[in-house]
Amino acid sequence: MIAAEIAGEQAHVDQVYARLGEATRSARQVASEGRSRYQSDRQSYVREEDGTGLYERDVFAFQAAKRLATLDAEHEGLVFGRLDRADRQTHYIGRIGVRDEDYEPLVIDWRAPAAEPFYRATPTKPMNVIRRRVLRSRGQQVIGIEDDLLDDEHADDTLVVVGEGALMAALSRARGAQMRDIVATIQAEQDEAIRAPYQGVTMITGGPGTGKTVVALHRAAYLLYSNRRRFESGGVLVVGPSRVFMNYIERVLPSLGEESVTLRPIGAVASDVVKLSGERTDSAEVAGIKGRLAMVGVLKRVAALPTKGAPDILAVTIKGEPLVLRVDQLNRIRTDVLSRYRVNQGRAAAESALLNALWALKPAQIELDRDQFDEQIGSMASFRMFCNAWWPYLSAEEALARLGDRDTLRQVAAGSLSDHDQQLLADSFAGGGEPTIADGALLDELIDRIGPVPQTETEPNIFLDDEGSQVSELVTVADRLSVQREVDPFAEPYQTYAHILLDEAQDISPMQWRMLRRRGQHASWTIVGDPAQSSWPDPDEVQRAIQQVIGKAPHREFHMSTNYRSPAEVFELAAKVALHAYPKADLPKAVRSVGIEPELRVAQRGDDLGPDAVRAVRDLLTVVEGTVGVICPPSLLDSVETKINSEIDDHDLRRVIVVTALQAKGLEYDGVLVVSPDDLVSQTPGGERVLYVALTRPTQRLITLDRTPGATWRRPLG
Ligand SMILES: Nc1ncnc2c1ncn2[C@@H]1O[C@H](COP(=O)(O)OP(=O)(O)OP(=O)(O)O)[C@@H](O)[C@H]1O
Repeated sequence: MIAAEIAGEQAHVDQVYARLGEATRSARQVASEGRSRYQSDRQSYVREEDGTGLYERDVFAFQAAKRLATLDAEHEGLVFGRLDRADRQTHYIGRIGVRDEDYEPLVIDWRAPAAEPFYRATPTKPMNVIRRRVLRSRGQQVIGIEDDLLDDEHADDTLVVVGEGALMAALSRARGAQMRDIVATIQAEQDEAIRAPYQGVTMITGGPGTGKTVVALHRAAYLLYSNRRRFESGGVLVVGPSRVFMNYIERVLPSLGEESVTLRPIGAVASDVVKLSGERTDSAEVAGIKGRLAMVGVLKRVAALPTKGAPDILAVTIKGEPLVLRVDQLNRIRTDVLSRYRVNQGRAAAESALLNALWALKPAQIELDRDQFDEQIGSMASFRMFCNAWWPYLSAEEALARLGDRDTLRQVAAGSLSDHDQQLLADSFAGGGEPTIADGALLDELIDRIGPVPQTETEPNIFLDDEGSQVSELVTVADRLSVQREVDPFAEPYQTYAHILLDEAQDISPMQWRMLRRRGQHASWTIVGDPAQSSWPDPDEVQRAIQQVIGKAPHREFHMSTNYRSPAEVFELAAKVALHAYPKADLPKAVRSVGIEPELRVAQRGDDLGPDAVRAVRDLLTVVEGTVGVICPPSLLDSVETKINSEIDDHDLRRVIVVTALQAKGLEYDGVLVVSPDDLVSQTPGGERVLYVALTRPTQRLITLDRTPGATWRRPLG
């Protein structure tokens, strides 16, 4: 019976692929026949959607075929769903929409309104659907069917129902290194968040494993589908906690046929204005200081400091008369210009303020009008050299590096940061090196404060050839000294977006929020998070920061209530830790049980966890098919990783990942070993909340490894 059903579905799937092949060929042919067909009487090009019926059809199918080409090779089938409706119509649902030659839909895009019942219909509210069918495919081959009967009253004998439910089948499958789309099994509460209107702020909350990330990514695809013009031209930015996380999720959008979304780890959001890899981390304590709002004042003051060793006197001679500006006057000019301009935008204003002050000193007997005076002084080498040294362009990196000097830091941070914090901060900058994740937001703040260093272009030196003595008077010394030309220092340097989708929002520092808001001044937002997983000392402070971002914007909240990742046995244990750490924790219900309790192991030798860690990894490798994550406290990461690398053979090692709990944020592994939970708790300000993150990573099996049987973290377990 199943074979006959599969064969029936295969016939339809074959028809879809055949149609796509045909459409691609015919659209290519149309294109190669020349552009004349696309032109209207007025010789202007017709927009695609205004074309003739024939052309429109071809374009439609051609676009579908083009999008098909971008779909992930590993995707689980272009056509994945079928609805049998009470009115006897059948709709097929797929990753993209495809129509036949008569413009009738062969497949409906999953994001189209007609596909909504596929995700929302239930037996109590069947939405005119009798049977919902999920097709499982490998490439173009249908290999399985899972049905839900939603309305048995209207079902008749011809409607066969097979399978045990697509969701459970999907959840039990082993996980690979990358997240997969869930387009065939989106659940009703998830679908509501995906299809929510784009305006204002959409919050997606819920505990670990409830699909917040994957739902947010489907929402990005939905926004592009439902408002392609707005979001493709305005841009959609997806921000996650780390580069590892971005690599983990990067296939989801292409598998839905969408490639035009920018993905950035939070540490590299500012890479549109400064050079950043977004990989280097600070200690949690230093990151905490760098993330605080107190840094706004510190940076403002450090940016306004004059350059060390800048000249404190300007002396020029005009027609034999010396004109001199001294330090007080220079400082007054500086303060006045800085009250009106950013440092890097104030250079021209500073020069004209200097000329004003010099003009005021000009003795009456010098007969020059103001234009002549400005021209003569402005082209003097001494004046230009003074300006370069007194008002140099300041880069954000130079300004930040000033904080590495303890005295400078004391000067700008007194009253804002404690001595202890100043010391930590100064030490972190004194070492140099590439910017850390937290530095990204500080550099961004500085650029906002001082403006970017104007890009410079070298002027073509047409007058400076060796033979050019006859034109030498055309080339002033100032020209020689300054062959650079400013390129609009007032243009906003930031890349802005029409929609920003932010994951793991509970870990975004107030300084990072400021950085994100610069890129989304007119954007709508999707904000995803769970305060119980926050790694900040005070998760409520972060919630307040989110409220500030929302401000008065219209906002809606969607709450995800089911944990699709953790086995019920594992989540029961994790939930006790969560409640102890954060009594307000939003605990989802785990849908899947594997019948195996987590194992709480104790090392044979508490001072060396390596051998037991290797043993636990071997055990996990034999019981799970997919990945094994080893989550370590920072102090043990290197030693455990070295031990595992040397003892586990290369073939198995490919399935093993050794990370800290913070690096594991948002990720999942089939088997997880949490090494020394007590150390993990004591080594991060998020404490037990970060342990909760670690304990909720496995999809199948969990082992914990303690130094002693009386480990503190176990107390809430009873
Ligand atoms: N409707 C669904 N069908 C199939 N799999 C799903 C569904 N919803 C979620 N999942 C799976 O559940 C797992 C957890 O999803 P996801 O990582 O998005 O959760 P999360 O809420 O962001 O978790 P965390 O807060 O722990 O980062 C993923 O493997 C995801 O593919």
